[in-house]
Amino acid sequence: MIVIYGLTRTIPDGKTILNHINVRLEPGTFVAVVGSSGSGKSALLKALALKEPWTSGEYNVDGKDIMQAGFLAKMKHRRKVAYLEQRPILLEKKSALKNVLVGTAEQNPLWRRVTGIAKSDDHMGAMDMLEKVGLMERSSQQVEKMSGGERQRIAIARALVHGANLVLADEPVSGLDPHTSEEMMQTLKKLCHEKGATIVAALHRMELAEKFADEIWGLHEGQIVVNIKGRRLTAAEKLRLS
Ligand SMILES: Nc1ncnc2c1ncn2[C@@H]1O[C@H](COP(=O)(O)OP(=O)(O)OP(=O)(O)O)[C@@H](O)[C@H]1O
Repeated sequence: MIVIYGLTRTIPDGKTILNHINVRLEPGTFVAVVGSSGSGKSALLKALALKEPWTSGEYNVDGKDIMQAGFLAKMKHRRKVAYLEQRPILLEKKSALKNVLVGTAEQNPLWRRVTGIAKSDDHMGAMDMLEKVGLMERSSQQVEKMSGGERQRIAIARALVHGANLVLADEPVSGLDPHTSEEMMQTLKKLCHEKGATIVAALHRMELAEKFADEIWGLHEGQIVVNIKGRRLTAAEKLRLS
């Protein structure tokens, strides 16, 4: 369980782009972050991924504030967190499977690499994840021939195979047609509920958040002004967030 308290980020020109954010991230939850352009969605995701500095705040992981912890504890947490850009960087000439597997061998102990046991385990794990994201049949396809949505799903599968249990996805449906967007949202929801991953996705389209997410955080000028679970947004809330 991750509990964030008082997350604030002030940039050098003095503007506060994240203002006293308090949120709780339960395992297996799919959270949608909505808000108008410039409200701070990407800034929040990057702060949660520890990719950008915090001015103040507590970041509690299972009861320990990792902002106060040493470098190693931060590194350990970072390994379990994946931040996915809108256009993930993939190895264009390689297959979907190779892209999911990239770097996994180095994570295994030497004896497993030498005996080849790790290789077959990794292979099965990667295929299992490609099935979860609906790409098993396309595992041998070169990624340069794949669509934006498929590329996003490969990046998500790769993050989860590498042990991420918190995935921060910045606009995972940007540039996708309505049907593919719904498929992507369905995939994210399934990964949370079946694999126990926690996914936080920044979304422009509020109706997708309402249809698929377990929780919706609404941002306005760097503050969480809406935090709801198990219900749709009211007309007044939508107005405030648009
Ligand atoms: N590293 C930075 N340095 C300076 N200003 C920043 C930085 N990151 C974000 N900002 C500013 O913080 C505000 C929030 O930006 P952010 O990109 O998080 O918004 P957003 O809600 O993701 O917008 P969009 O939906 O358009 O992607 C904006 O005013 C932006 O200009």
